Amino acid sequence: MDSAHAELEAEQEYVTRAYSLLDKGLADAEVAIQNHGGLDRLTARAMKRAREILQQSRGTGQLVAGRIDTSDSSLYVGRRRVYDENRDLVLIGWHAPAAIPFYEATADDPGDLLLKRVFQEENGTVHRIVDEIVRSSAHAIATGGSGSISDALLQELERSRDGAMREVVATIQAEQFRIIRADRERLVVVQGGPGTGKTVVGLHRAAWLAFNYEELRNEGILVVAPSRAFLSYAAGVLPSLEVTDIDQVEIGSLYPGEARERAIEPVEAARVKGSAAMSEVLGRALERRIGRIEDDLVLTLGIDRIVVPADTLSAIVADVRSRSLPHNEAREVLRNQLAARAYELHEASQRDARRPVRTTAAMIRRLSAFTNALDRLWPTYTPEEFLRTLYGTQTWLVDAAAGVLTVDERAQLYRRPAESIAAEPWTRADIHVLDEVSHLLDGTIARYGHVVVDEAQDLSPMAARALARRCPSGSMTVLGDLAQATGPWVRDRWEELTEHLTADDAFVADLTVGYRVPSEVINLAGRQLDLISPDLTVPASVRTTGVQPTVELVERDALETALELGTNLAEAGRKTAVIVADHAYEAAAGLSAGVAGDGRDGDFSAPLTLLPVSGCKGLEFDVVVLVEPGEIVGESTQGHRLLYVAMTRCTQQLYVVHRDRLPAGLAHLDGGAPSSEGGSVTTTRESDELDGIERASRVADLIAELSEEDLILVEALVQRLTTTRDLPDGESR
Ligand SMILES: Nc1ncnc2c1ncn2[C@@H]1O[C@H](COP(=O)(O)OP(=O)(O)OP(=O)(O)O)[C@@H](O)[C@H]1O
Repeated sequence: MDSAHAELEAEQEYVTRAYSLLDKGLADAEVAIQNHGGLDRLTARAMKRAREILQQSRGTGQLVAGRIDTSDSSLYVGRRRVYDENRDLVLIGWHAPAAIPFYEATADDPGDLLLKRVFQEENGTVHRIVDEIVRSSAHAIATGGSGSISDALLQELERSRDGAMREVVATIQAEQFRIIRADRERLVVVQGGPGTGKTVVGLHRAAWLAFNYEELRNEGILVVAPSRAFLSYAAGVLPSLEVTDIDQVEIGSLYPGEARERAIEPVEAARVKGSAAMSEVLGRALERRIGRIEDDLVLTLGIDRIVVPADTLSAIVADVRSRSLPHNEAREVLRNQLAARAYELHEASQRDARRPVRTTAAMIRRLSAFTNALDRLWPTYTPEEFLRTLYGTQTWLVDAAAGVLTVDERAQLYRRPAESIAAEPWTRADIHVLDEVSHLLDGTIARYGHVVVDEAQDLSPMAARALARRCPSGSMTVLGDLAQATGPWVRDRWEELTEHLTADDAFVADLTVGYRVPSEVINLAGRQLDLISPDLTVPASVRTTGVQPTVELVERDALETALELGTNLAEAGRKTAVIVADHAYEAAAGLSAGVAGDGRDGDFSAPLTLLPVSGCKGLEFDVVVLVEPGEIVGESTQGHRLLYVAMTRCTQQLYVVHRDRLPAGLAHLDGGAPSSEGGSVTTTRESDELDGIERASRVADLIAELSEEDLILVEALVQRLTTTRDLPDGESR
């Protein structure tokens, strides 16, 4: 306990009372639910759900965030509302308008606040109190209160990670809070470097919107995560904020059909499938399959025949087409119109021939000749059948892609129609294509009033379209970092993505302060950023640890050393991840079975987790042990971006273990001589200011990256510069 604060005991009492009122309120509500007699099935289900919500909303961690005093009120702000026996508020929710000053007032601009007090409390025990704004000096002297925002925040950031993201209601920063409650009508892009709190902002914004806008609650809010692992890491935050009815889904599971991502494909194919042009190809492909009329439609009824002439068929099809309905709905309209017309023709001809009418429109619809004709005119497909057939039918593909894709692009889609095509696993890009096909066919889809999407820098235009379909209002929160794009889609500007999400202008908000990564590590990672995009700068870290990243050169297998190191760190109580190149993952998983959790599945319960580099985005650990960064850089065209992401996952310390040469950006640390024990440790000497030697080593890094052709160019350039320098004074070039 922080005995320095004179009011700690009184505040502890207040917090204890808030907890017991909350527990009593929840217990009463549960009894009321249990005693609710005579339930039909629907009500019983609703009651069960209500009970689940109640149980989750107790939450763990911190309930009381702090307190704000003005001259005429004193309000306690909490993760959720708590009432006393008289229904008076003991805690206001952090999302209430009255709580805004708690987040936006500062010591320099306190507004009406006389006191802003932040608590560090866990499960009912107040560990520390920080008075960030104290305007009555008498009060300050009486309480001994002093401190700054960073005190409360820094303490929170120092906390050891446990593999799950937590709410940060007590320490949300003003720049974050302004985004959390930004205009809900617009599409808001939150751009920020690693660890600047984008996920935190996105999740708290979802909760804030749900609390403050009933219509959004009714329309629904959807949070989209980039992977299963990420989903399981962040999924607990919203329930602990008292919102349990926001849908959270991994982007690959948006597609409502059965297909799931099971394979990875070459970047070239993913780029074609993910491009906006693909939607045009699909629309045209479907269009080409309908309304093919070769002949009159002839239906036989015993001795009578019904003939629907080809031009009548064309007129009906043209009418149905003009209604722009989803494919399957249009087929139903066609089916009814066609049967009705066939019946009219039958009735007229029977009347003329003075013969009895032998059928009805309903009976005509059931004739197999009618159904066969309908299938030719307007075929039915499942999305999977449609896409497999399209990929496997050269002529159809050529027709649909003409003028939209180049021949090479089209070739990326074509699969030889061998038997195996039916068994070929779907890729992530296929899943988004299937979603579009499903929409073209059915047009039914779950829609939401607001969508929050994380790690959005990696979205393809087709994935963006899948999200836009689910959010017709365009009210979205898009979180990401252009520098962390590691897939087929790398962009310089957010507009290149947002144009597929909304027709309106997007608002781009920047987060510039880094909360996760200590300055020692972010400075080293900054060398990767220089290689990715020299125009971007790393976030300004709020923390230094005094511990430089450690690079260990080993003679034996780097993975074995890394696992040993990881195990020791984990045993010492530090949540640790060992990150390896993707291609090395399977072998590493075999070696680490029983020692480390499989991070791909979102299993972060073990103290040590093994992760492939492509699966670590968005996650964080106390310590990261990076294995063979050269392999990470070498296995992908986005290697430096992947390395940048991997290097920025730790809150405390970064280790690099390698036997092979270090890649650019780390090559200046490639000097450690291996010892007979298997390794020696080279500690980096990063400083904010690059001295001359370091700058020279960066040039060396860049030269190491050059291809032979580029080298020749550079040599020519250098030669030219030296000769130019030798020119006699006054002589022009
Ligand atoms: N206001 C805050 N108070 C306490 N902790 C915070 C705050 N903002 C961010 N953090 C912490 O900083 C860490 C990084 O936050 P977050 O994961 O949201 O960053 P990010 O920008 O999404 O990172 P990345 O680019 O790696 O996905 C998390 O542990 C988060 O809880």
